[in-house]
Amino acid sequence: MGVNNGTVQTLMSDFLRTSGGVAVIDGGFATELERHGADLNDPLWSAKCLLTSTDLVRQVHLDYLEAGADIIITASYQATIQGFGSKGFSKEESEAMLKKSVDIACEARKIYYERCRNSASNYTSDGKILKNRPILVAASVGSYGAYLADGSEYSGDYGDAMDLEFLKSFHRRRVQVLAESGADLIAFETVPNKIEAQAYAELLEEGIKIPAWFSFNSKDGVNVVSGDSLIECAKIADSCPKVVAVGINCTPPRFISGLIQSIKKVTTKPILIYPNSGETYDAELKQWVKNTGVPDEDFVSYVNKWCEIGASLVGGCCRTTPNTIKAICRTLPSRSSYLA
Ligand code: MET
Ligand SMILES: [Zn+2]
Repeated sequence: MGVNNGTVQTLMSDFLRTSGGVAVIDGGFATELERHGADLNDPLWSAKCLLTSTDLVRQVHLDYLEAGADIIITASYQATIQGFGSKGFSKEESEAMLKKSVDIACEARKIYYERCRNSASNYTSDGKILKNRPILVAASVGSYGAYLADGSEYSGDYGDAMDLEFLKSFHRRRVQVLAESGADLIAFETVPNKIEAQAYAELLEEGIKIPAWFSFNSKDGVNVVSGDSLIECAKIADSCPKVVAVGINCTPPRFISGLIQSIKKVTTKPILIYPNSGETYDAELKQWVKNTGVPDEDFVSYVNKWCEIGASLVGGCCRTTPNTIKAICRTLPSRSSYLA
């Protein structure tokens, strides 16, 4: 693992201290697989590549490390035992696939460290960063809505009949397998509503041995996408001892400042931010469409402001690329000295 001697609760604060105060998360993962030609039009989305293109998955992790990311997020966002099951895989095979998503990210980290050792300088002539530094592997857990593959991770609407126990049993085994797989932490990403945050918080108390972050998404800059209060969602994360960072992902950049201000009101845990490019996802067309509202210029120009008001982990989500991550590293003053 990338950071030694830490306990579950101090993993993130230790990591941030050694990373110079602000750490960089990777960028869009599925986006990058697609840019390399992968066809993700499948209920498993990016996790389909765990079946068909493990070399590409490893390569994308490496590309993000070489762009300067300190935290890489596994390809398990839409990998579920239920989803693999509907493709005919047994429970054992499905669990092995979850474990494989973490193994591939750990392999990429190992290859990266070898490249750092063999490199005479921290920067290559073609702009890659090869600086030996602590790197965390975050095992991605996408929401139940992501498994449904109908865009409901952007509506957070699971219907009135949804209950907490259903969500806990949906995620339980997957979270257990990922927690035992060698990942440093679990990244609960794109959490669309309060009930799912509650389900995750309760699952973490069932003997899960690694820490986690909770990352919500918003489409109005005030609430999470379901309309539940972000403040209440962040409070759930705050009161869970295993949660080591709370924040926002896959949300247009223009909403981020306000959302950081809200989260700050209810937690002193590190705040993470990895917005999308500002386009919105059309679930029916299965494509991203440019937003017609307020333009989101290149969000890299906002990154220092977000850090000033309280973010300490920054990266990108859908439609961002290794170039976005490189640009984030260049714009953060603390990064230049850290990577020098
Ligand atoms: N880590 C995931 C990815 O970048 C998050 C997706 S959000 C819909 O593909
Ligand atoms: Zn995203």
